[in-house]
Amino acid sequence: MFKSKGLARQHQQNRLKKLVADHPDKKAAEEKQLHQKLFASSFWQQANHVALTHAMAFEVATEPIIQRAWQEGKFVYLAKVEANRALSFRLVTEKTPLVQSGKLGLWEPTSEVTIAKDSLDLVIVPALAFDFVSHHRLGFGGGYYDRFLFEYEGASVGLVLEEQSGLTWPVDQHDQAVQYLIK
Ligand SMILES: Nc1nc2c(c(=O)[nH]1)N(C=O)[C@@H](CNc1ccc(C(=O)N[C@@H](CCC(=O)O)C(=O)O)cc1)CN2
Ligand SMILES: Nc1ncnc2c1ncn2[C@@H]1O[C@H](COP(=O)(O)OP(=O)(O)OP(=O)(O)O)[C@@H](O)[C@H]1O
Repeated sequence: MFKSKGLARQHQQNRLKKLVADHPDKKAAEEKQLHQKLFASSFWQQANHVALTHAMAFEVATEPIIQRAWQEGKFVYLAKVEANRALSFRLVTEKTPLVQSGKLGLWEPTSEVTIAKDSLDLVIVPALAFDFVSHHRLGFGGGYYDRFLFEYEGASVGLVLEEQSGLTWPVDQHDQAVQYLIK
């Protein structure tokens, strides 16, 4: 059990960055399996409007998910950080340019078309770690997904690398659980 979320975050960032640097093939193989399980799930097959992030190198890759969604004729929305620590999800097509922004250098969509929370069918939620018992997630500390998932009624899923499981940290009252975890 980590004493604070901050310590757990630091530990996980180092662990995931080490995985990309030292064992990129292991990460890629795990990701491939996670993607296949996602594509086989009923909540993926039933989803028409899918929200996700453009992943950083040490996160679970989302590019193959985006490509697959387009192939299957789904609508894809990518996260953009807004004022007051809110998130919006903006429609992206093959033609939508992404721009790098913020301290973390996240790639975000330039499109102006946003989707309302209640119109999304599936949200693929990023995290540094997930807890398989409670389905809680450890994020980067912005609380973006806690705010978004509060009163969100569609499906939500986390894709969990071996290196993103097995730890525990203090849970706060505002922490929102993810509906499905794929490992
Ligand atoms: N790829 C990806 N995109 C994502 C997320 C994610 O986890 N992964 N998010 C998941 O929520 C949202 C962005 N979350 C963020 C969380 C914190 C900070 C941030 O700037 N935090 C510190 C500085 C970072 C640091 O050095 O520790 C700050 O506020 O000063 C920015 C974005 C939306 N997009
Ligand atoms: N619903 C909410 N309303 C207001 N503030 C919130 C809400 N949810 C979280 N916060 C605030 O956001 C901050 C970060 O929360 P937390 O550490 O749980 O982030 P996280 O889930 O790890 O990050 P992220 O979702 O951005 O990846 C906390 O200071 C918390 O008080």
